Amino acid sequence: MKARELAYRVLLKVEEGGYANILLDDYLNRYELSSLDRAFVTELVYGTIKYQARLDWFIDQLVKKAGKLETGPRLLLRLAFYQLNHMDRVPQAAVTDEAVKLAKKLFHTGVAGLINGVLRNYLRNPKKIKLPRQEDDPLLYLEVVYSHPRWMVRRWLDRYGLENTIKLCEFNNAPADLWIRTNTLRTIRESLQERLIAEGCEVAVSHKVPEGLLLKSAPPLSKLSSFQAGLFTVQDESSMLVAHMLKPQPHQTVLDVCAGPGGKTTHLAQLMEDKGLIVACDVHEHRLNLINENARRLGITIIRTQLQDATKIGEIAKAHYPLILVDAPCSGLGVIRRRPDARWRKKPEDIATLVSLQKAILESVLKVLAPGGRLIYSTCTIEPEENFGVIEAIKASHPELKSINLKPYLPYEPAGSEETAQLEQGMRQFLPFEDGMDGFFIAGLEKPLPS
Ligand SMILES: C[S@@+](CC[C@H](N)C(=O)[O-])C[C@H]1O[C@@H](n2cnc3c(N)ncnc32)[C@H](O)[C@@H]1O
Repeated sequence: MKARELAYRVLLKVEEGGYANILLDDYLNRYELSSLDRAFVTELVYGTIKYQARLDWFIDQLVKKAGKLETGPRLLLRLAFYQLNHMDRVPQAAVTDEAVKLAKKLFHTGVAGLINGVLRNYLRNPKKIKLPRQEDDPLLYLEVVYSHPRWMVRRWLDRYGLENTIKLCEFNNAPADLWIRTNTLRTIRESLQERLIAEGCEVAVSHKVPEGLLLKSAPPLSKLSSFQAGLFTVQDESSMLVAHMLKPQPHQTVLDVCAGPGGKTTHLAQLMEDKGLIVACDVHEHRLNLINENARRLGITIIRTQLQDATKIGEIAKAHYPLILVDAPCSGLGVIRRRPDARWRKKPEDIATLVSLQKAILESVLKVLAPGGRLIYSTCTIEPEENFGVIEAIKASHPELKSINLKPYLPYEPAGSEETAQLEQGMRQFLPFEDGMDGFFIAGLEKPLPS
């Protein structure tokens, strides 16, 4: 199958509800393509999904009765407009010819004629199509030009203003950085860096987390001998802060209630020098399997996985834990750049449902937090209801809880008084447009000893 048809078939499956990354991997593994074509298909799929609203703007201006356009022809047009507007290196004639050929193969000649007409009409005078202007309608401008759902940009516009919302959307549309965490049980960051450079990677060190390295370019990770030897794992820089905030010591016992696939669990194990015990729970068996796989590859032995709904743990667990991590299920609006289809999958009503779940998890887990124990709550979202809102509600229903001053746990010097103030109050919201990293939230609570 040729590259464009493969991209089209993946997009069709995504429209039917599939996950873009899983489908893309699956199709790329099934069909033999050159590395250039693999890269081309990947960019076509991710770019077309990401810029969907902007591409639809062009289609809706150019197609009469665009509302009646069926999914297949619309996808072919989205693919063509993505190449025309976002991929300079693809010649215009090739875009049109290939789209028409594919339409003939997949549909009847009427569709091929429509696609031919729309693309040629556009190419005669591309400037004819005007994008919405900031000054006329800021919301429509954000929605179309930066291709985000309206409800999402409305929230951000109200909260952060136009300039920061634009920065946030630009961050979401840019390629995601590839961060890795040194497996300090097997090596040190400097040695790993040297080895990665010898393996053909371009590497920079994190100034925020002592184990973090940024891979600016790299061969496929699974091919690297350093990966096979379990010398590192992939984890974003902001996620690497979480385990530091809990700061477990060797020989302690830690409960990690939403642990799959184990990014933070294995980091906790590293900080504990693989001594002690981590009880790692999740509601999904396959997520527990991923924790075990990751632990095996990294040579970690202290993790005990347990299939457990965190909202029920307070009723059944007998033990009390001195350290608990709740890396809660959340809307993920801080990590949109990592999943091109995520923005279209989320719905505004998801937030209230997630808030209820987050509160239920915390309520339950607090029952097994030992007196004097510390709990870290984290999410990869920037929505205040799921972050400050959840913590404030829990503190209101448990007035005995104290916020932890997080500043001493931060592995880098805070950037300024605003960051210091948040940390001292025990809640830190990382924002892409301020912190240059994925959106992330970390809060710390302590259950005092009985007086
Ligand atoms: C943000 S992810 C955790 C990521 C993980 N801590 C890491 O660093 O790799 C949230 C996890 O919570 C799990 N989850 C969702 N609802 C849950 C529940 N009621 N009880 C326990 N786990 C739950 C999901 O399956 C998912 O694996």
